[in-house]
Amino acid sequence: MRAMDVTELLDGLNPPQREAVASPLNHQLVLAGAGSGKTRVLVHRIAWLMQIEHISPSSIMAVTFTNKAAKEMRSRVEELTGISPKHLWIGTFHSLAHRLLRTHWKQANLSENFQVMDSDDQLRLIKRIVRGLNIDEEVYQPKQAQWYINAQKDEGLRPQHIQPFGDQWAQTMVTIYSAYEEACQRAGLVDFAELLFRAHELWLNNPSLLTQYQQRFRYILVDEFQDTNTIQYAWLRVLAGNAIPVMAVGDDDQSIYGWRGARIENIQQFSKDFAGAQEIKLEQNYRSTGNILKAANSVIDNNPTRLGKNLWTEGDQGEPIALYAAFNEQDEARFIVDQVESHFKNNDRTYQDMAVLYRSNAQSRVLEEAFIRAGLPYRIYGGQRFYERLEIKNAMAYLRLLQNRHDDASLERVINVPARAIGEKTVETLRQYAREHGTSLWQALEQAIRKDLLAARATTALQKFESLIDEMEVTCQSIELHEQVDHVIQTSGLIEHHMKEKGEKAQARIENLEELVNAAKTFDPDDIEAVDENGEPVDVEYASPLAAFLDQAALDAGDAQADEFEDSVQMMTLHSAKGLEFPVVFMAGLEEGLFPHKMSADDPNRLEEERRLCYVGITRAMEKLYICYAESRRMYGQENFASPSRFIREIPHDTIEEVRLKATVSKPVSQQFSVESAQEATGLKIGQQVWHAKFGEGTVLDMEGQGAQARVQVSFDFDGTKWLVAAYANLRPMDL
Ligand SMILES: Nc1ncnc2c1ncn2[C@@H]1O[C@H](COP(=O)(O)OP(=O)(O)OP(=O)(O)O)[C@@H](O)[C@H]1O
Ligand SMILES: [Mg+2]
Repeated sequence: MRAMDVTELLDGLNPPQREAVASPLNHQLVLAGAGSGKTRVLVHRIAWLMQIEHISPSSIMAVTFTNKAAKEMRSRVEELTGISPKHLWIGTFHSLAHRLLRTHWKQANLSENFQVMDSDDQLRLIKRIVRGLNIDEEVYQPKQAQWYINAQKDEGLRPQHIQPFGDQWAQTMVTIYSAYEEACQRAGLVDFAELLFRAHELWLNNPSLLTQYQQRFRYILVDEFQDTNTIQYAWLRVLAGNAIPVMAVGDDDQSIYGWRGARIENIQQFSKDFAGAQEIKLEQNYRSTGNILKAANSVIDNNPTRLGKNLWTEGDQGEPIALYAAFNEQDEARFIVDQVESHFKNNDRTYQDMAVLYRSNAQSRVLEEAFIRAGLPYRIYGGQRFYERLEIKNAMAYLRLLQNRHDDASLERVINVPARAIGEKTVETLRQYAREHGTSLWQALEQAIRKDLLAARATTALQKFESLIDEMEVTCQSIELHEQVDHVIQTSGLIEHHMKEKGEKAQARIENLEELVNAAKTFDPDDIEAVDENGEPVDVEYASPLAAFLDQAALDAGDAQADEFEDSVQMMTLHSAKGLEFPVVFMAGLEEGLFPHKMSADDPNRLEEERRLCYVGITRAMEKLYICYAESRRMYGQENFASPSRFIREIPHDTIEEVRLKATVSKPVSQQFSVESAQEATGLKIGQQVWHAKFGEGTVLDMEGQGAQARVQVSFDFDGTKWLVAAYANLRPMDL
């Protein structure tokens, strides 16, 4: 063990941080903006408790937002103290609850070998229950029941606590909830929401056990406190009681999980419930440059309901924020790839210094493809790569079947997805037939129908499936590739199937499926790089565009993601970027409708949450921030002309520098508006002298677009050549 004194522990902390770390063992609420050292305070506080207060690691509980963050925290504590924090209780609410239930399964009224179910398992079980109860699945959709059950659990409600009165829908939901609960109990199954709920009940039903833990823990710390939900807060509250001091660390401006039940109000509640809590504000930001911070502050300032704080930095202004207006999503991806390459080549950055953040998972496909094409290593953090996602695999399986009926894996995958009454027993019969006769499953299916090997109901279901696939193939012969993909996801019922699911995940799945149509639209078989055995490029003749498309997708999917330790660019959604920091950050897709998301634009509360998400994004950047938007984007299955996100307009102009590269894409015909229409929109002519408030005098070189999209290229006498959106640039003609 390394000897360590007080000064060493407090070194590298500012006065309010020190106050938080070195204060007596009271309740504390550290409420502070992004990058102000909240997590750092939490880590130092743990070290302080161990080193100075001599509290054993096994008497300290720390709650983090991800298991990865817990791992990092553990190693930081070890680094600081030289003591192995192996026995520290550290993890997410879920992992800590799980640990408790494993130890006290009996008191929690669980079976010793209880199994944790993920959300797919949970849905499957609910489906079986709904069917078993003879409830109409169309009216009372299993996905909705799942959402309902989890929401009740998050609020701490068992079926007997709910009184639906006359409401038929709610009554049925309670019936399903009840039956589901019985089934779980019988089978020893526990879902994610149940982990938290059970752990809460464990305290309530076993006072002596609770006392035991209250005596054991001397201190509890919670990071990212603003995103706790009702049951998590209740669990913490009961455990702490009047016995254990709690340090809660958070930022109301970074509450981004309201849609999943998180309650910002828990922050105010904390001061009431944990009497005498010492409130500490941290205002100095150590993460970002002046420009980045100014942008973040000014965006979040537009939220009316804030607890209000200010962030400042002693650091430099730093470089301006680069704003890139891309022609479309392809151009955006190419721009990001170019910048990543140039940072890397100039030796100023490693790949892992750089992160690409986006609002919606579906955006990753185009970015991934651009990275793969450029041969740049990347990782998708906290998510799956596009072609590995469930809904995409389903759609691809249908397409593969059209191409090759004997692809057994694909057939197995989709024969009953969406559900079409082809049960496991029927499929097993087909498997058996195929095994015995050495045929493919498809052939087995044909034989089963022809030879009447199955019950009438099963045969009818199989017949329907057979003609569905056959019909798809016929239709697809006479339409374009992207229409084929669209036809397949529609007629297979996949879109509808996922539409029935509720919530953010369903939305993401639909978006991904539509994104697959876009992938087909922009697909060019000439992009496929095939090589012969000597590594020389060869031209491949494909039987059809679909065959080429499937090949490309298989290549993309098979291209192993850079492993965890390889130097690679991090790609992730804005949500999963919480708590992290990177020297260089790209925020992609800042367009109205995408970010803020179209689902949130009309609801003031949700819009505020989107803005907090933007604040989270901006504040991930330490030194250089790029913000990109595409003037046209194929998204949600169609091409949209979007206007730049309102969040861009909320960033002060003097922190931004617009980047305009020479056009590198050949624009689709639909975008090639004549200069005439641009002239009409801007009231300017090529060659005209103009004046701009910031850049001064210049000459109009070119223009494009129409209406609000019209842009003008101006060569400024002192500031070089720039493309400006006419509607914003406010160019004044000088030769009038
Ligand atoms: N007093 C300090 N001196 C130097 N660097 C500091 C100090 N406090 C924090 N930092 C550094 O500033 C960065 C941000 O700190 P940290 O991640 O703890 O902030 P945070 O408030 O938890 O941010 P977020 O809200 O994004 O979770 C880290 O790199 C951290 O090491
Ligand atoms: Mg933090």
